[in-house]
Amino acid sequence: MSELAFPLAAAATCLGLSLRLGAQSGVIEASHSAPLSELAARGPSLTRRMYGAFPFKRHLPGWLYAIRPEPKQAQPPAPPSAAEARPLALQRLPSQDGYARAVGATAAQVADPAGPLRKAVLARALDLRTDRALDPFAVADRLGSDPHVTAYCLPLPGAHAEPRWLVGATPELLLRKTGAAIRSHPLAGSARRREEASEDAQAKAALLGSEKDNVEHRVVVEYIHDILAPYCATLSVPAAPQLDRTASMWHLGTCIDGILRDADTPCLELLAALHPTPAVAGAPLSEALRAIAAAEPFEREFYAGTLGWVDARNDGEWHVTLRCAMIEGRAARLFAGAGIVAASDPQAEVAETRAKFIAMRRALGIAESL
Ligand SMILES: C=C(O[C@H]1C=CC=C(C(=O)O)[C@@H]1O)C(=O)O
Repeated sequence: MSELAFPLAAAATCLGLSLRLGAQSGVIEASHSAPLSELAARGPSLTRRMYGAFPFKRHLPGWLYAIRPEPKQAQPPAPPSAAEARPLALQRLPSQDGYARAVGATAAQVADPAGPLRKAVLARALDLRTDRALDPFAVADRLGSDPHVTAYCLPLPGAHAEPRWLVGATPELLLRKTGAAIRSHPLAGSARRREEASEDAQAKAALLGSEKDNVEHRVVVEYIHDILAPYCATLSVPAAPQLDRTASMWHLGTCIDGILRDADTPCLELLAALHPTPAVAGAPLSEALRAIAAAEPFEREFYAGTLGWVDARNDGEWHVTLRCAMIEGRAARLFAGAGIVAASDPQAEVAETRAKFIAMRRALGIAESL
């Protein structure tokens, strides 16, 4: 893939639009669309840095964009104002009861010693309608005021003339590659943060000691270790997880560092091998994908995919596409999921997913009551 062509007419809908990923932002000058697995197999040689996103389903095409960097205005994010879109209605997919039933059925499947499933991550969605068009960059700005996340906002060609926007703030690093050095920092196992300091410390300690959350976490760490080990001369995996935070959540996290045998291993090959990990899918992968398809009455699309950049030196940084919404005009679809193991309690998983919506609800100005 040299200087990039536009394989689909729809790609033109994103040219000239801005994108943002953490501190980097720019105007899209060129784009390329392909499934991650195809790009990995082709071993693309890039002439410049490309930013992009790939969907949860790895056979579906994602997007890579070349941008002309533009400085981000250093303005503090403003709360939603009267001039901005106001939430009108919210629909849950499935209902909270429906989600709880799916969690119960999946936990029973994992608990069955005769079955292969060890973990599945089940998500639910919120469909929001607003009184006027949403401003995706204002939403990303608000999300980015949390220093523990990488906020993002990028356009995706839609079926219509207008693009859709993938907006969110992820706390999870899937893969960073700098020369021969690689890092993955998976998260799995969660607790809602509390306003009051002693309650927050209690929530954190309970998470660290929770057998159910540690089981959920270990599945992810083992998976990533097993995928990366054949590529690595050294790979270090701490024996126990640490606690990572966002403004609204505690997570169990493990920082996995490796040195590649061959520094020229394509960044996208490693990414394609890793994605999707059991932080968003489950284990074994094919059984988890079946459980997800049976439980979720919507398409994940880019939620639980991966987004980031890769450059001409074959370095890159890719995040798990979490805590996000797809925004299109006056509509937004928000996503949140939770890892289900044998000990998962359906109502606790409803509450955990509710907590994972908090950041996006605040950024969109959606009241808890809606
Ligand atoms: C699937 C999500 O979170 C993942 C990342 C951190 C903790 C998770 C958990 O505790 O279940 C999930 O694996 C989500 O936010 O939608």
